Amino acid sequence: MLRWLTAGESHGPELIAVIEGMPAGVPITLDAIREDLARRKLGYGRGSRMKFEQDELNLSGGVVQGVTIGGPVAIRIGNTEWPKWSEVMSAEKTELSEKSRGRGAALTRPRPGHADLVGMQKYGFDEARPVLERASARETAARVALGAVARAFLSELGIRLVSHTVSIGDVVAPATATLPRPEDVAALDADPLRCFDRETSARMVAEVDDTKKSGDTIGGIVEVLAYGLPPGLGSYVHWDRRLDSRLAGALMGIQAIKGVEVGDGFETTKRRGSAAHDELHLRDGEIVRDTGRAGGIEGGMTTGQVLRVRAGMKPIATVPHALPTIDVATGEEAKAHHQRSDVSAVPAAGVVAEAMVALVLAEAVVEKFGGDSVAETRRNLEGFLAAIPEQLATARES
Ligand SMILES: Cc1cc2nc3c(=O)[nH]c(=O)nc-3n(C[C@H](O)[C@H](O)[C@H](O)COP(=O)(O)O)c2cc1C
Ligand SMILES: C=C(O[C@@H]1CC(C(=O)O)=C[C@@H](OP(=O)(O)O)[C@H]1O)C(=O)O
Repeated sequence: MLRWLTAGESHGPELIAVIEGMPAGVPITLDAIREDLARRKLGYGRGSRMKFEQDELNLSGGVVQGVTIGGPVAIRIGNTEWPKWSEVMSAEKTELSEKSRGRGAALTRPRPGHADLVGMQKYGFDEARPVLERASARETAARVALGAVARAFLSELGIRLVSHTVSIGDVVAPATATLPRPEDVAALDADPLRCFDRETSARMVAEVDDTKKSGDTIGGIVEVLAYGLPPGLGSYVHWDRRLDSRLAGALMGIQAIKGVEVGDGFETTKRRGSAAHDELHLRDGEIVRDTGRAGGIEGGMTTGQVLRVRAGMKPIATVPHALPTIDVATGEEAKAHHQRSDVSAVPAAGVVAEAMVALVLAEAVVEKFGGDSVAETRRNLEGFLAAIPEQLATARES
């Protein structure tokens, strides 16, 4: 069993992440986690906070001499903005000094589309600060750090992940036969929108610029691919064991994600059955599928093909051209509070989605193959593949 938790607020001292159940012997470096944290900050359209805030990373448990030792892996990400917030966000009751009064002012004009109003109703707050502190996607830094650990484990088993931006608003990358591969990650990270198609990326930049100019925000779609999966992760026997349902839950659990697709998803519903599925053929004595319409999942289980899932992000709720709301202190109509925000965080959401997929896949691998050390997991995986009868064997697409 693999389980994980995050704690911490957007302007608190730090984020804390713990993952338990990771086998021993997985190579982990601070640099590898830092690299993923840096990738999450990328993307044209991110706000000013991404420039001045650093992710201060520490590993405080579960990793010794560069490898996991089987205990919970504990990660701390310090918020370098903390000194400015130490009075407002103090765990102890603290009188605000003159310099903190502005920062600590009550946020009584909830933003439509964010968690502000319902959070106040639910938890009994009279302003939105305690709500937005935890609802903020700052928390996704902790998820990405956990995802880096999961990815290191998967990579020991030959499983590699890629994410990329498919659309920004109605600027959509053309459907191509060639999907980005793990070798393309550096090029994707170097692209302002993490888009695989150069010409589309330029149009996406223009779309973000135009959105910003009009005081607005914009969403889009990201895709995550996983290469090197064995068949049989997940299950068809119960709804909550299906890998597609677990991936959908994990992706929908990312702040601002409003839709998830597996493979061709909604497009498939427009096709006749004869053109909707991945036919099975025999080539060189092996069963092959020439298409990947199902996104590498049949019956809630991996097929051994490339896994392909998409997540759709709504536009950022903190719209600079602030939306109408109610000031809950006065009971009068007002404009929602706004200080700064991302215009678009779609490329970052791709990196977060990749982390969530890595965590779900790592959990499914541990569930199927077990192992207290990664060597044991690998032996079990290889043993499983070797035991598949010849007449049922398929290729593992890596
Ligand atoms: C990487 C990332 C960055 C985000 N940045 C912002 C932001 O700057 N401002 C904002 O209002 N929402 C931002 N969001 C979205 C909010 O966290 C989200 O709108 C909020 O949680 C409410 O959406 P929900 O109803 O899906 O939870 C971001 C989301 C992600 C994944
Ligand atoms: C801090 C991060 O994202 C934040 C997510 C976020 C939100 O409302 O979700 C709002 C913004 O924070 P602030 O209101 O302080 O500018 C983003 O910068 C981050 O991704 O590290």
